Amino acid sequence: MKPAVILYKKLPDDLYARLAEQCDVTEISDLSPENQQEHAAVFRQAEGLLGSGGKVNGELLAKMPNLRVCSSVSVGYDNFDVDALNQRNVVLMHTPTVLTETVADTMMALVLSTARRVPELDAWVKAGNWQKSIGPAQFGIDVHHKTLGILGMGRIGMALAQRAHFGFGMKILYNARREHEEAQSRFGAQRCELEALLKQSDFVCISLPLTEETHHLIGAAELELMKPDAVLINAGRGPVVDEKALIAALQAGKLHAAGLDVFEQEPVSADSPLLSLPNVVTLPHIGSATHETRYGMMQDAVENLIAALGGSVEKNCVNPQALK
Ligand SMILES: NC(=O)C1=CN([C@@H]2O[C@H](COP(=O)(O)OP(=O)(O)OC[C@H]3O[C@@H](n4cnc5c(N)ncnc54)[C@H](OP(=O)(O)O)[C@@H]3O)[C@@H](O)[C@H]2O)C=CC1
Ligand SMILES: O=CC(=O)O
Repeated sequence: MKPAVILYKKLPDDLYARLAEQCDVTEISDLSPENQQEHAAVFRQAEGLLGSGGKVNGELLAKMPNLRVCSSVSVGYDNFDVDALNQRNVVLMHTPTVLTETVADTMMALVLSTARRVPELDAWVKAGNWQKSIGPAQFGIDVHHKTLGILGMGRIGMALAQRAHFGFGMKILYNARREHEEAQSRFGAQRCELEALLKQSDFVCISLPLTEETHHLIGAAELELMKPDAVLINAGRGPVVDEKALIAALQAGKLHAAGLDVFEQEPVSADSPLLSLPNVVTLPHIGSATHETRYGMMQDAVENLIAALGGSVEKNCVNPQALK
């Protein structure tokens, strides 16, 4: 008998067919309490869960006594209670690697668009304001040969460093819990304490996971340490930055700009002051959102689920020790 699986993300037809070949699939729109109630019998039976977004915690696990594998269409897994999964011997699969280069491209796009004020000046031209040669009021700041500080020198941090170092001649600083020798040998990257990185960097780029340690890692005191013409880029998770403190710093003119792909609350509220600050570039959490990469993530998630249900967790598993 095929294992029962709940799918809470729309898949392309070919990937759905691949999943259905191996599993007995029930498709739902999301993990909302309404869906949990309406499909309670399916939740009770399911051995696998595949999708993205929504909280997977002890409360949900209690409704899924047969669950063995969660497969997330994301690399970040802060929405999963990994301790609860471990206690229940449920393995968690995710999609690192396939999205790394695309997310680094997004971060570089935020670096360039904040520094050179691309969205702001695009809107200015389209509003008919370009009547004569532009002056200092429309100038930006250079990117090339500046200092880029990376918080979280993992897969995405490394791919960003590669672009910044080889493409833009930038000096690379990073803060991480351990030494990354490859970053030193390939990009001459220097590991430094958070305080030193914030004081020295022209661009501070966050590619950190959200954990208890990284929650509000960047608050008022940290923003105060940054150079007055520095730029903060966050493509890790919104709550790594204290958004109220960031808004206050931007409103007080303490930073050149901010580029944000992630927010404390997503979707960001329409009345957030961040949306009316001209020097803030906002994106709707699109780090990995290209056709090619999103397809690759879904394909990996399907294969990860099939492999893990079959007992194989060599690749892309967050907690292989949970496998009984
Ligand atoms: N905006 C978007 O669409 C996307 C966002 N993301 C986010 O990016 C994150 C990173 O992804 P990825 O690079 O693949 O993950 P990795 O695990 O490869 O990298 C994360 C890095 O952060 C370091 N780190 C963790 N905690 C701390 C800490 N307290 N202080 C300093 N460094 C720390 C890690 O360990 P160490 O310190 O040992 O080096 C590691 O080097 C994801 O978890 C996700 O939240 C990912 C994809 C898309
Ligand atoms: O935010 C996206 C992810 O893959 O994590």
